[in-house]
Amino acid sequence: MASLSSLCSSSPSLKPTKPAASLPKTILNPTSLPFPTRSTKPLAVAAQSVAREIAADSSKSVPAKPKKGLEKDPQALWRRYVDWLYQHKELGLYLDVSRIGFTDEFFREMEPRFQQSFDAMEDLEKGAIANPDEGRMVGHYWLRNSELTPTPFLKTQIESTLDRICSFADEIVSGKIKPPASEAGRFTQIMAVGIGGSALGPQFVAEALAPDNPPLKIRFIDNTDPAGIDHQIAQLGSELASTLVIVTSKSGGTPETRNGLLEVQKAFREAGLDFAKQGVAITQENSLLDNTARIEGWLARFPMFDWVGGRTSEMSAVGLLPAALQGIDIREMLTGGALMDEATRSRDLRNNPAALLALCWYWASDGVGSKDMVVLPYKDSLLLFSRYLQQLVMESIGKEFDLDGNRVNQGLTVYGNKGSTDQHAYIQQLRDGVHNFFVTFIEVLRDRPPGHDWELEPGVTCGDYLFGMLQGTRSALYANDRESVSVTVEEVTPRSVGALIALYERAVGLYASLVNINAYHQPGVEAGKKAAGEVLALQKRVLAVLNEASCKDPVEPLTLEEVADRCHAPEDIEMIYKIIAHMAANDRAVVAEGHCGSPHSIKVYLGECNVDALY
Ligand SMILES: O=P(O)(O)OC[C@H]1O[C@](O)(CO)[C@@H](O)[C@@H]1O
Repeated sequence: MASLSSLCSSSPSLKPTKPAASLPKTILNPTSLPFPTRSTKPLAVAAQSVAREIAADSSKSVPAKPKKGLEKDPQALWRRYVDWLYQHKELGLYLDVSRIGFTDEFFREMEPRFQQSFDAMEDLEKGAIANPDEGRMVGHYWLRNSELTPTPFLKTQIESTLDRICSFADEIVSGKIKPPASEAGRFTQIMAVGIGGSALGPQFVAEALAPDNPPLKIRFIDNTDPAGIDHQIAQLGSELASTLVIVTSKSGGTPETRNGLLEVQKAFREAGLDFAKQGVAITQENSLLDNTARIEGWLARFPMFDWVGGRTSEMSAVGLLPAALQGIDIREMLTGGALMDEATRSRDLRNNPAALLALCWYWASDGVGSKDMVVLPYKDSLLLFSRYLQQLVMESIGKEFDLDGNRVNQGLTVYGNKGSTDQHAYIQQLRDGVHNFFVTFIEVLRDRPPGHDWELEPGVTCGDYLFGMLQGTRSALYANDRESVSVTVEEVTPRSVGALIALYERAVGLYASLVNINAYHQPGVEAGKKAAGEVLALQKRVLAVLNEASCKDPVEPLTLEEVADRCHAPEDIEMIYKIIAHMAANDRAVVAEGHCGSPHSIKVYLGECNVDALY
């Protein structure tokens, strides 16, 4: 394979053997993706002070945060713990906010603002257009309780989709629906292709809940990294023949997902397998993916609803189908979500765990994201919870404008991995270093299934160590004025996982409403997608220019400046250099002569002329 250094060789002997005629014809349709424009007010002051200015408006005032240290007296702290402890008995879930230092005065001042957020949430659940930029309803709560839908049609859609998911999963697991060309006689593997909200929920749930030997094992293609895709496909080996491929994309046009699908289809072709008989699409009706699956006659298609966002889609077909295929009790997940939804509809702030979380986020990050949220689950199976929350929180809260069009640059940074592992990585900095975060501990009371525990030293189990590490870290951080929230569940079960997802979905919604932003769109991501499309469009122009010069007799090697001029893109010369370097590193028929350290000296041409492409 040619490397970047070979790009800069002065020897023409590096001429690639690949004929120019085989140059890629299309890479990605660079059509502009929708990027809603907004009316903006002049950027007169820095974002945070603007947020505070808005807050100075009496209806949205941000209570001043008193500059006093955290409570350290053990008796007073114990009283605070007991006073504020939230418990959901049926779910076996607890929320401890005592290690966040908000004052009674702050709580009183925030209370009326929460009442406004509860109003907005009630409207949302009744079917208001809660995503104004996209003109959409926001209905992920209905997935757990179809009685709440604003129309009987939506109720039927939810219920019939759930029934179809259950029966399809049963038929696959039982072998009633068989892969056409596998000796196994039934599907054994799932290859899930999707990205963002079309991958993170299923990944989190698989890691949290899949049994050790699930009926179908799941793996993911969640990127357009060719080596990563090759690795996933290679690991399937001959089991490709018994792999159910689930392609998930709400929009049905996400380039990374499309590429993953094309790569998997190629692997099927090469193995002599009929992809359509093993392919399942989860997408909006009439999307590009839906139409492809319908025309090609894929095994099954499941709907994604317009009113469910990608990052809140875990309890739609997106999450439920793969979960059911892995033998996870999806109705229990839905019950957990529904019970939590009920609890988080309470207008009593002290008894609403999502509101308490939003209150803590507001206090800890001054309502402007001034501190990051470090999520530390002390349970390996919850490893991906922080990654899941990263999208849920950051894609929802990280917004440039508020709902009134003011530039606010809101956000709440989320990162984390798991305890106690992270204690041997970055907790040193959390305890002693820059004070720019608060922690969310996730605690699981049950260490192991009953009957499996043993004492590895007198009176102490392995799980006791994990418990000790969590409690020790929480105390050590607090002693150094580092605040934390603790969420405790008794066990990691479909019910508790459903409840955790619902808890955070609601906390995000309430928090977004408090800071007056639209939690349900993602205009910033669209900007990146559009820019990527433009790079690939430029690459096609570069190839066309190089091809024309390479078809001359004699071949006309071009400087980067000449390529840029002929592409009518002199301002993009750096990008053109990167495009050429990338193609040269990938045996793409590009010959570049010159010196690596001085791009101006480089002359470029193609190894062979593609006459067809000239006309
Ligand atoms: O499901 P889709 O439409 O392929 O989108 C995948 C992800 O891409 C995003 O739109 C961001 O680009 C996420 O919000 C979404 O979850």
